[in-house]
Amino acid sequence: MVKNVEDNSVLKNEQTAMNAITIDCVIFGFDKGSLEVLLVQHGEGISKGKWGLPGGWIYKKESTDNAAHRLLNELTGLDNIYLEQLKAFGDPDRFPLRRVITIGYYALVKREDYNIKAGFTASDAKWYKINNIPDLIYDHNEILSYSLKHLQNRVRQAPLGFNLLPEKFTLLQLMHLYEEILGIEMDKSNFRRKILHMKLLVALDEKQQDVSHRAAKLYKFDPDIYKKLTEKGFNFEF
Ligand SMILES: O=P(O)(O)OC[C@H]1O[C@@H](O)[C@H](O)[C@@H]1O
Repeated sequence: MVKNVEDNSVLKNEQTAMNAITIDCVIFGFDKGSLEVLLVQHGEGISKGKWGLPGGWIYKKESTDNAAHRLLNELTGLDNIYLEQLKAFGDPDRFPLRRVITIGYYALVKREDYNIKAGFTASDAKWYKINNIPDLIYDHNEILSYSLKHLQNRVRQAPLGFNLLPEKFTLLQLMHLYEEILGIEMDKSNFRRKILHMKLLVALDEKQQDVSHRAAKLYKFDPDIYKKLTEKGFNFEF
C-alpha cells in the first residue's frame, strides 16, 4: 500500500517536471552575406498565429539533446545539425500559464545546405534577417539576443563560422562574414593584416571569376591549422 502511494507520487512529480521544462532552438543561418535566424509560426495553442523560436515539450523517455533535435526536425525539417546547449532561461513569468523553464540550444548553419519545411505544430517556418526580427512569443526575443551575444563572443575565441563560406573565398568575403556576425564595420587593411598574420589561410594561385570589378585573390583554410586553433582556442581581436 505504502509502495503504491510512493509510486503514484513519483509518477505525479515526474509528470509535473515534464510540463515544466521545454526546449527552444536558435538556428543562425548565413546566406549571401546576411545573418538570419529560423523562426516558426505557431499553428495551435495559446500563441497561435505568432512567431517564435522552434521549440516545445520534451517527451518522458527522451533526453534534452534528443528532444532538441526532434523538435527542430518536426517543426522545420532541419536534420543532422550540430546543436550546442546554450543555457536555461528560467524567469518565473516567462510563460503565461505556469512556471516553465526552457533550455536553449543554438547552431550556425549554411542556409543553402538545408530545406525548410514547416510541420508538427508549426503552420510556417522561415528565415528572418537578424535586423528584421518580429515581436516573438514569450521571452523568445531575449533568448535570441542572448544567443547572438554568445555567438559574437564565440567567433572571437574559435575559428568558427568559416564553414559558412564557399571552399575558396576572398578576404573581403571573410571580412563581411565577421562584420555581419559582430554587427560592426571593419577596416579592410587592418583585417587583412591580422588574418594573414594568423597563418590560418592558404593563398591560392587563383582569382575570382565572372565578377564585374577587379578579380580578387582566392584563399582557403589550412585544415591542420584550423584544427589546432579550434582545439587551442584563439583570440581574434579586430
Ligand atoms: O508551444 P507552446 O506550448 O506555446 O510553448 C510552450 C513552451 O515551449 C517553448 O517553445 C516555449 O518557450 C515555452 O516554454
